[in-house]
Amino acid sequence: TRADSSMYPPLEPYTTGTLQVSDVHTLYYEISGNPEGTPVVFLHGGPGGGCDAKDRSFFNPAKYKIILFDQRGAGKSTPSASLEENTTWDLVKDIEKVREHLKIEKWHVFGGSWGSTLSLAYAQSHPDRVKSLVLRGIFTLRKSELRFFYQDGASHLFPEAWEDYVAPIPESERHDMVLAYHAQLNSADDETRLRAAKAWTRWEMFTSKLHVDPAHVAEAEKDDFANSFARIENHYFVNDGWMRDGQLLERQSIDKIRHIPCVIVQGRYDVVCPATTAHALKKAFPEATLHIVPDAGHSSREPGTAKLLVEATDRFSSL
Ligand SMILES: CNCC(=O)c1nnc(C(C)(C)C)o1
Repeated sequence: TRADSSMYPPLEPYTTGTLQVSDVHTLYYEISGNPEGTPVVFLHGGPGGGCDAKDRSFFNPAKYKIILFDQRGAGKSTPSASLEENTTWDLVKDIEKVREHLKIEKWHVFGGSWGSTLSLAYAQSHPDRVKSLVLRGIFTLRKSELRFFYQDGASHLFPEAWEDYVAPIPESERHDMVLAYHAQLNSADDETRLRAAKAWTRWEMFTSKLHVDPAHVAEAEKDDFANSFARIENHYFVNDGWMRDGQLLERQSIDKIRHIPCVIVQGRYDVVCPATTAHALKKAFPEATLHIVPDAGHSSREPGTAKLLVEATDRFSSL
């Protein structure tokens, strides 16, 4: 089966807009589906990944008012790839600004990968504003998670792609890949920055699906996408997301959201955000429903993953 077979048909927004959220940043947002429907906000991954038109199709357009927005520096939000005033907690505040701007009292929250990180950070900060949580490919930005994907873990499963990922980095700096990439992604030299951005992004795109998807990998060749995705991801990682290690999984954090209906969908063979973090989230948050998809990697578009995500949003649409 294809992911598309369980997702809703392609959909165009009925309105789009921009919202200035700081002296520096203006966010792009769009709304699709039913203007009178139950509102849901989609939080994209990366960070820095931006929204994709297909992301609208996880929701029944007859039931949901579907809100997508590009986080600071991502997608159509401006200035592109800007790291200024760009932190987890700025984004949590932005979600509230978008909610207030759209005159929404309470909404469903849907996020995968970094979008699951941000969904947890937002729900723990504003639990009274969250109707439900649908989370995929759980990422909480712990040092162990970053180490596995960017230093020593996924490298053992994708040795050929790993060679391309380390290629731009001098041998003497390869003991700390995230830091070494930070130097190149913030180089004064455009060529150095772009070469590093594409190598960083290729690594993630090549490893995101159980079966390597050339179209997905080709995304890394788009200069603007690679630049935003790599620079913003790396910026968040060198700063540990401005969180204590494991903060989103702490008892005091999880207790704020245990009353919220929550479905977690995790690929068994997700090498970007391995299942160990989804398992830790389920142990801390036993009321949540956890699905481990036996034949899926990281991507939301893996057939088994897309099917369970749509089943979850269908179920929550009546809340
Ligand atoms: C550690 N970052 C994983 C993540 O959030 C992510 N992986 N792919 C994406 C996009 C689908 C947005 C490209 O986001």
